[in-house]
Amino acid sequence: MKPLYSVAQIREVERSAPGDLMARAGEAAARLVLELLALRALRAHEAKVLVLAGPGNNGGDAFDVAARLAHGGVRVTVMHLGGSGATSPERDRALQRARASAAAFIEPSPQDIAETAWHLVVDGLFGIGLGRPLAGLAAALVAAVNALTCSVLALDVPSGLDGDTGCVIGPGGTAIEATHTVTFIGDKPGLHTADGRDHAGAVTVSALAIDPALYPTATLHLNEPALFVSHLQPRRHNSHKGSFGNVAVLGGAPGMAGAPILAGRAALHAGAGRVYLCFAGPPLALDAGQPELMCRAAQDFDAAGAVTVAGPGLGTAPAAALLLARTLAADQPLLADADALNLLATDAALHAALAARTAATILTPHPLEAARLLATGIGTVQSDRIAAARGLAQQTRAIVVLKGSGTVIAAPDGRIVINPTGNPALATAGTGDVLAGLTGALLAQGWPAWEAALAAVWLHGIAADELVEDGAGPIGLAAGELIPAIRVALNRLVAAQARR
Ligand SMILES: NC(=O)C1=CN([C@@H]2O[C@H](COP(=O)(O)OP(=O)(O)OC[C@H]3O[C@@H](n4cnc5c(N)ncnc54)[C@H](OP(=O)(O)O)[C@@H]3O)[C@@H](O)[C@H]2O)[C@H](O)CC1
Ligand SMILES: [K+]
Repeated sequence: MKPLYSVAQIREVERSAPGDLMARAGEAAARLVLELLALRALRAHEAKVLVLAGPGNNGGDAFDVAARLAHGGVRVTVMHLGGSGATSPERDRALQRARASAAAFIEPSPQDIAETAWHLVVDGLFGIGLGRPLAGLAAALVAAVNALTCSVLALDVPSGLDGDTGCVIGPGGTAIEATHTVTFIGDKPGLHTADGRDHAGAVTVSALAIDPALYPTATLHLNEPALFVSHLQPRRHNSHKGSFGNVAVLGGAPGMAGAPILAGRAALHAGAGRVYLCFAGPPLALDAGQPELMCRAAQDFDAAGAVTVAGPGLGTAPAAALLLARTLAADQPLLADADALNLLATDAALHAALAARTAATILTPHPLEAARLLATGIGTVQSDRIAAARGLAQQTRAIVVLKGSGTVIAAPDGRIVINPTGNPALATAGTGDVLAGLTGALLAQGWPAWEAALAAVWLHGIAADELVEDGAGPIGLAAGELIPAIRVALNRLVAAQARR
């Protein structure tokens, strides 16, 4: 399991943990610096490393790193951004160690940052104690570092980033854009959602050898196959299409046939036995590109026994609302996306019907759809994605997949999982339809709603990651290209599970 801890929880652990945590933090970070330099075939004495040290204990970590690197022969320059507040004894000791080392202390200067050929920068300006937006010299130093092209290792959290929400602390704040972050004591949700992935880079967790018994029970986790592989089902020879469930995609208002087609094709390639495209408007005769999909007029289709994926191109006309009402009342497993969510946000009767359901229900809003459902603004949703997803899950008693960088999956019981796969290639029309169809296919194959959501989001992202690695993005990836890549990723997971 990969737990995520809030800043408050980290503070609790920090307070109860014995020993010199700052020295352990410095040791872990210095080791990572040497690894990063070695990756560039740089020997210690060849490397020019800038260490930025702030006024608090994050700065104390930085002093400890500087002393260790200097003792190891690295050419270290320290810029110390002092403060007016009192410092801690461990920070004072770390400063003394740095002063006693060969590290060179110079005045903090954005110009010196810009004009020197650094091999690596260590960001120890601010950590989880940052309480207000960066401004003045601190902001200028951050801007100068962000303009560099060398590796930047953030200590604990990138300076300026909120460790809980992944937002840049504002208003009007700024934050370090690190290539790597070594985070101490425990991983933090803000490194993996909202702006977190853009600012943290590759995250390494260093527990500082703290006794696991000192940690609280985690309710937040990072998504990974271990959370859902037990539901992967290698296929028995003695099976037939009925063994793998039916998916009914409810959508396709006039002029919007593409969305249900993408959802249907995704459901088919993710293993559903039968897939029906149920059109709110006049049905297509067939999807010529995928004749396996069965096209029907929604009002004539009995979806009993099927998992419904409601929303792709559904539109918000009164006829669409009636179709959704019928689906909600049928109390069959349901995924609601796109216009189904927009109808739920504006129609109190539909919203009540949703909350009255007992069958598996998954909602897959993007931030604006979530804002509508929560009757709030998109800025509020994005300022605390975890709170928004958790609140919507509790309000609707459904599993909520709040899409975006670091998709947040929330259960009504408070469980939260943040997904680490995916990339900007997914920011294109139709990828939501693909995710909806994929998730519906797993539900149709008997997956519990929670694990179906976790697996679908993870597979959707890993498919995009592999397509980008093959050069097919992130610019210009088309949603339909995800579908075969998802199928490969799913079958690879099944094969690996079968070998265990
Ligand atoms: N304590 C331990 O044993 C360990 C701590 N770890 C590291 O410590 C940081 C958290 O340290 P903390 O001192 O709580 O906070 P920071 O270093 O993040 O910085 C807070 C100081 O910065 C000042 N501040 C806050 N906002 C601003 C700002 N916008 N501009 C300038 N200065 C700012 C603040 O002063 P106040 O006026 O707000 O009081 C503080 O002086 C943690 O992240 C770890 O890196 C070790 O990892 C583990 C052991
Ligand atoms: K930092």
